[in-house]
Amino acid sequence: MQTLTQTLTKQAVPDSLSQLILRLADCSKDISQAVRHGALAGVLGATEQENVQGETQKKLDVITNDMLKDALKAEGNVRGLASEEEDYVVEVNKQGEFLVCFDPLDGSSNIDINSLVGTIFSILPAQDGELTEASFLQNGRQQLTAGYVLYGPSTMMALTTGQGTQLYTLNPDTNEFLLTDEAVNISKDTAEFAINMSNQRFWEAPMQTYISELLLGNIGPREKSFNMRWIAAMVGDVHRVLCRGGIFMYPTDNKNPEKPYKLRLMYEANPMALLVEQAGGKASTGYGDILDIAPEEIHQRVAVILGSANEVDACLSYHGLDYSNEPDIA
Ligand SMILES: O=P(O)(O)OC[C@H]1O[C@](O)(COP(=O)(O)O)[C@@H](O)[C@@H]1O
Ligand SMILES: [Mg+2]
Ligand SMILES: [Mg+2]
Repeated sequence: MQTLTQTLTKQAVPDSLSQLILRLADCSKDISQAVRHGALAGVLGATEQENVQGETQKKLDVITNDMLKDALKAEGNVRGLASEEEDYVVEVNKQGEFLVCFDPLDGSSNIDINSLVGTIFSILPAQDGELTEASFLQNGRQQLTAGYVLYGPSTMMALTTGQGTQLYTLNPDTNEFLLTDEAVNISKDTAEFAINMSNQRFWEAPMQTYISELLLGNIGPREKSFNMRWIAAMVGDVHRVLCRGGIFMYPTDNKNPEKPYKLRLMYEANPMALLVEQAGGKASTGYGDILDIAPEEIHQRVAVILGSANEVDACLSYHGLDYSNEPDIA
């Protein structure tokens, strides 16, 4: 089986970018070890701190954030980084060619129940001049690389450098990522959806109608029965979509009018959208492609509807084709 290094060479990924990807991969191996030790290492539970988004940080959120920061500082070619767990963007190296955005530990509510968590990352080109938040505000199509590492029964990495989406599995005997799916292909159709149903009453009308028709199954207008899954870690739900198709949604809701969206654009939605598009799927907010959003701030949140192309289209058909209807509730 091909190693990650061999695949990047085969794809003719420039050396500097390959080095950075390999550095992130190495760091994820250390994170995998930290996660695996769980209660033995005293890393479960919450800290007394909140991040800039008002969320209580888990100990592992902080530990994994520090591990990634240290790895990227050691890399030498990173201009700056932005993380879910950092209030502001962090300058790393004035000569660096790349910007890295990451969610060091996605699904942190799963940590204490020994369930799926992962790391999500996105690499953007650095601009000349001073590093500011604006340096990062590039749309998702500018991403040079996007990926995640899933710390599950096996540790797996999904990666795209714009040449399809590949899956790698960490060989625990050699500590090497080996290519286990060289061209992920998300099935166009699916009978599986993922959404947090407890938010149903807070959704907009198109999503209410779409989901209620899925729930009617073969006796409803879709004339097909659907299954439902919810891992409560985007990284786990998107991984399932890459492996066997499906539609994953975290739509707009009015549960908390000040926070109509949950998922973060720069280090959750954008990297996942690129992985999904590169695997033949679609990724939308309901009113336009996620990858076309012009970001306004580093911790911006967006609605997410992604996965099997025909099912995403079916969902979008309930939203109407007139994108000017987009709700002004940001
Ligand atoms: O609490 P809910 O509604 O199940 O939300 C789950 C969602 O929140 C997230 O866990 C947010 O990520 P973090 O754990 O990095 O904050 C997503 O991964 C997941 O899809
Ligand atoms: Mg997350
Ligand atoms: Mg997180």
